[in-house]
Amino acid sequence: MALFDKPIRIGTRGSKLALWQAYHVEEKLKAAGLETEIVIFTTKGDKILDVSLSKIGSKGVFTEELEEALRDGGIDIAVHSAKDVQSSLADDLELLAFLERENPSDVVLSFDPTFSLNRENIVVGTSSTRRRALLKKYYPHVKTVEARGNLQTRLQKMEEKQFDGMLLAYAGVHRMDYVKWITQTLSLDQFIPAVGQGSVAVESARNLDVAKREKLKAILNHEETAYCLKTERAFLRTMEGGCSIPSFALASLHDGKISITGGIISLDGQQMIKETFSGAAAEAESLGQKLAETVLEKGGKEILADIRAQQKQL
Ligand SMILES: NCc1[nH]cc(CCC(=O)O)c1CC(=O)O
Repeated sequence: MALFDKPIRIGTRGSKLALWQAYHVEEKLKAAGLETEIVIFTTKGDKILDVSLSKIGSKGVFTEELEEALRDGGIDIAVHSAKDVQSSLADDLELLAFLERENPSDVVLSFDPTFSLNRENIVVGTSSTRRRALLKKYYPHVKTVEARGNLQTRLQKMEEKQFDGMLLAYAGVHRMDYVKWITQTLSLDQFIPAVGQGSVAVESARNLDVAKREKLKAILNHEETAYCLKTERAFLRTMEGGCSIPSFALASLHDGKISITGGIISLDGQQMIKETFSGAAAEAESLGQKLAETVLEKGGKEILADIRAQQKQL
């Protein structure tokens, strides 16, 4: 007899990356003996492809429709790239589980296997303000252009020679099976990732049946990753960032101790505030918060205000 009376309904966006993540979750649930069903949603963020994310205002554009379905019980869980989940959820929703994080690095992709950021006269596509600012700091000779759209669209743009290479998260590249086009892996000391990069988050409504909640969490949650993500997300929440702000943070957990390095960089790459804190895993949230408060105090506040002023003019 099945454990629950109906299959677990997994909500996801329809992009290839989102579907990979949803199938990944589905496989884990099936392996544990659960029945599943995938429900595909088209979100506002999927429909508006021609406007830069920093212009639409990124808040919830990829999650709204899924969250409505969580609330009304149309789906049991929603699967997201952890990086794309807003730092604050509504009170009636929660992140039930974080899947084990894979390599959180940024990588360079190109159809020219000899391509490198050290080359002169190159154009690199990216849609992330963090990556663009870090490129300006560490590879100032590189010209950057906006490259929005899903990963397939961006590859198409590179095929059309709109740029010679592009910067992406290893995780997405791996999930899409594009590892063969990686020409360079950027150092985690310089290119500190966006909060959550490399992990998959599972969201649910707080009114989800308790037995279901506990079972799903037991199957899906990777505890070490969850502690790290909790720390990083507390940092992001305190920074009041959102994904159009070039903030970054990466936490790790060793022997019950969390270490987190994070900060913010100005859009032109000229100023960067970066700090590291360590503490007990039990204090994950306060550690992330302390990191953000310190970064803000040490000049992050001014950088943020500058960025907000510049983005308003766009
Ligand atoms: N913002 C888009 C997005 N959201 C999640 C990933 C990849 C997977 C991940 O970072 O965990 C990507 C693409 C990218 O940043 O290259």
